[in-house]
This record gives sequence, C-alpha cells and structure tokens, in this order.
Amino acid sequence: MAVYTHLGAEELAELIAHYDVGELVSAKGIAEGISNSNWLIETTGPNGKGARYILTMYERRIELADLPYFLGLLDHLSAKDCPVPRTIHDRAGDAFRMEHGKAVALIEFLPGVSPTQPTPEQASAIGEVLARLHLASGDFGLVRANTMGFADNLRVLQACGETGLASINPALPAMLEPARKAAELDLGSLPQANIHADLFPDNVLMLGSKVTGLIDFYFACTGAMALDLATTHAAWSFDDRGRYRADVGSAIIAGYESVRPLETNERALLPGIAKGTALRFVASRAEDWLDTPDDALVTRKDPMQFVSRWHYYDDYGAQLFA
Ligand SMILES: Nc1ncnc2c1ncn2[C@@H]1O[C@H](COP(=O)(O)OP(=O)(O)OP(=O)(O)O)[C@@H](O)[C@H]1O
Ligand SMILES: N[C@@H](CCO)C(=O)O
Repeated sequence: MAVYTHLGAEELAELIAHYDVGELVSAKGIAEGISNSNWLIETTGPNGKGARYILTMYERRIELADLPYFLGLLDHLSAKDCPVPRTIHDRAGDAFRMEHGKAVALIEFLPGVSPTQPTPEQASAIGEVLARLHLASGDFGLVRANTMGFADNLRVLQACGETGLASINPALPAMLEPARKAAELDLGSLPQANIHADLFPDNVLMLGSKVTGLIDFYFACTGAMALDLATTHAAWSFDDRGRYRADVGSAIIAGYESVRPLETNERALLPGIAKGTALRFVASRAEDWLDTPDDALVTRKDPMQFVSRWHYYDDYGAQLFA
C-alpha cells in the first residue's frame, strides 16, 4: 500500500486550496507504487466541471534538488505534445510545496491502464512515443546525471558483497565480472537527450494500442538515447516465464526507428548496452532485496529475472540488434 503519510480531510482541502483547481471533492489513496504516497484527487475543477489529479508526496529516494528537473521535464514534454502529465503549479507558480517536511506535487491525471502482456501493436506504439520523447527532450534546459549508470551498478553490486549476493541466489556473484565489463562502456559519444531510463510497462498508461501516459520520471536523466531504448526493450520483451518475445522486441525497435532511425554507432553498441541495462536492474533489485526485511509488506522484485535477460542478450544480442 503506497500511502506512507496520513493526510486528514482538512489538511488535504487546505493543500488543494493553494491551487486553482476548485474545491476538494474526494481523495483516495492509491495502492500501486512503492516509493511515494499517491492519492487520486477529485475537485470541482477550475471551471466547475470537475477534474481529477494525482497528488504525490515524495517519501524516499528522491532528492529535493532533483524535483525541478523531474517536474520541469514533465512540463517541457507535455508542452511539446508528448503524452506525459503536466505538473499543476500552485498560485505562487511553484511546481511543488512542502507539507509535513516532505515535498508534494499535484499532477495531471491521465486515463489508461498499464499493459501486463503487451501486444506487438502496443510495443510499436511505445517505441514511437519513446523516440518522440527523445526528440522533444533534447532542448530541455536542465541536466541531471544518471545516478544508476553502469559504473554505479558495479559499485552497488560490490557493496552487496559476494556473500550478500549469494544469499539471494548462488548464481548472482557471477554477475560482478560482467558488471565490471559494462562499467568500461563509454556511452558519452552516443547521441544524448533527457531520457526516462525506467520505462517498464507499469510506467506506461495505454488505451488499447494508444499510449495515453508515460509516468514515474523519477530516474529520468541526461544520457544516451540508445540506453533508454535498450532499457525499454529489456523491460517489455520477455514474458512472465522469461522467454524472449521476438514480436514485441522487434516492434519496439521498428516503432522507435519509424520516428528516429538509429545511428550506426548506436546500433553497434546496443548489444553491450542491453547487457549493461539488464545489470542495472540486477543491481538495484539485489540492493533492494537485501535492504527489505523478510516480513515487509512490499513485494521484492527478483534480480534473477534480469540475470536471465542478461544471458539472453549475451547469447543473442548481436543478432537481435544487427
Ligand atoms: N499522472 C497519472 N495519471 C493517472 N494515474 C497515475 C498518474 N501517476 C500515477 N498514477 C497511478 O498511480 C500509481 C502509482 O504511481 P507510481 O507508479 O508513480 O508510484 P511510485 O510509488 O511513485 O513509483 P514506483 O512504484 O515505481 O516506485 C500508478 O500505477 C498509476 O496507477
Ligand atoms: N522498474 C524497476 C524499479 C525501479 O528501478 C524494476 O522493475 O526493477
């Protein structure tokens, strides 16, 4: 249940009164999500016709200093017609406010549901939208370094330690060596933009094959566009038993290239980048696994899922991205 902080009805009404969105009608805690507290807010709307918003309270992981980048990027992309939610600014013009010592933001509600078994049509649509996002984000004025880059992944795995990794699964310590290799990959010479960097299906809202919303930009950073494409490929193209879905994988690349064809140097590095991005999720999941007590209510994500994806890219990456 992702509502970590209780906000009473009066507190919520007072908070909403700082925005030009009408009066509070209802507020429901949203169960999905694990990092932040989220509420679905209904108000009478700026013009009295009713409106819905997402209220997010930033609970952990997110640095306050990064919020202008994350929220500003949403505004920049939505102004360029990308399907991302706008940030609603308060009457003073601020994108976030402090409440109980924590930052809160009011965000446009977008319709749609996250696909659990994406179709090739949906995969193609997400590829297209990702490329549009890259073309639109290049001239966003702010920059943010990737804090989950390949060298960071190595540090995270090393900090888990061989014993810690082996306590999750005996096959995990063997990923330290590939992580060392990935850390040597230099993505700095590839075309850069502001990238989402975590575009899993649960961060995408869709109606049928139409992408209605990309959400959860809290790993967004300035980085190689090919990294974002490889991450999306790794997140979408395997079924729940870990089998590669060729129709979905090729539809993502084809959809992307229908808007922004890959450059030769990006294509050449994609197999290595795909392995590196698989290790990003091995590392963050292993770290979370060791940090989460066995009796916590949160369901831990299995790092081994991405070990098997790493092996797939190691075996077939060269032909997949040829
Ligand atoms: N702009 C939006 N429009 C509609 N629904 C949204 C929007 N933003 C978030 N949601 C809903 O709220 C849920 C939780 O949001 P989100 O996944 O961002 O949670 P989180 O805790 O911030 O992230 P995470 O679990 O990835 O750490 C989403 O699954 C989605 O259903
Ligand atoms: N989307 C990530 C969580 C955020 O880093 C995962 O599935 O491991």
